[in-house]
Amino acid sequence: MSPAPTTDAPVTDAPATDATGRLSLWLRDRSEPDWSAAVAHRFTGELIAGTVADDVMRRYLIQDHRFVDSFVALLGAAIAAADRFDARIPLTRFAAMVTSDENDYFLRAFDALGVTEAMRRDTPDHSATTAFQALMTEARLTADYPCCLAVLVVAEWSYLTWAARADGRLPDRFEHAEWITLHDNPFFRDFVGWLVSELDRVGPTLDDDARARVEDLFRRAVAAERAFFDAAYQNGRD
Ligand SMILES: Cc1ncc(CO)c(N)n1
Repeated sequence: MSPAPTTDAPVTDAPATDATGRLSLWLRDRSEPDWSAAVAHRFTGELIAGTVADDVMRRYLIQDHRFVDSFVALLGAAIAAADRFDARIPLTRFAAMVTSDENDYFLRAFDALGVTEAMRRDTPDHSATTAFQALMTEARLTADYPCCLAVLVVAEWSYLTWAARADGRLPDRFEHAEWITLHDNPFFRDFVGWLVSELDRVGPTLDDDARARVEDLFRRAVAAERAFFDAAYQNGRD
């Protein structure tokens, strides 16, 4: 894997004013104010402080486990659509991590928080979950590598950004602490660095229409991240 470029640059970085340099930075700027609202969301602050209310954590994890299902399918589409084997390898390794370590975390956290199989089954999808899943399905069905990357980059880069803000301070309970370390550890950092560099690699190959499609998916994904965190504080369907 190539060395990770700077992926945890502060959100106050000088704005990228055009799409001809690093596409990732340009897209991130274009997704404001949602990007900053997502990575500095109340949920992430409470997670780092270890003060997330249990019912908020339960709601978030039940919905997020469903997010992960669609996310893995999107990863599969990216693996299939990638233009070279060198790209399929890190994507596949990442899919393996999500379906092993990360899935184990969910199951242990459900147990610790008293989330039963019945609760998981009977809790309806929040509209934020449905919307995010629809967006991931849309990206997956394009079977277009840059479009798949756009949504994957948002999901992983935004999570690394908020998790890095813990800066080594971890809350006591594993339900909180491990959700942070799953999104800020050397493997994850390396993967996100590579993923962002992939978007930057394919960026210059896009014509205006293709770049517009990537931008549209990226911006809607950032808005979906923000809405997903908001949903954890809403005690109802939407
Ligand atoms: C909603 C959401 N976005 C991103 C991630 C990181 O994979 C996640 N687990 N959930």
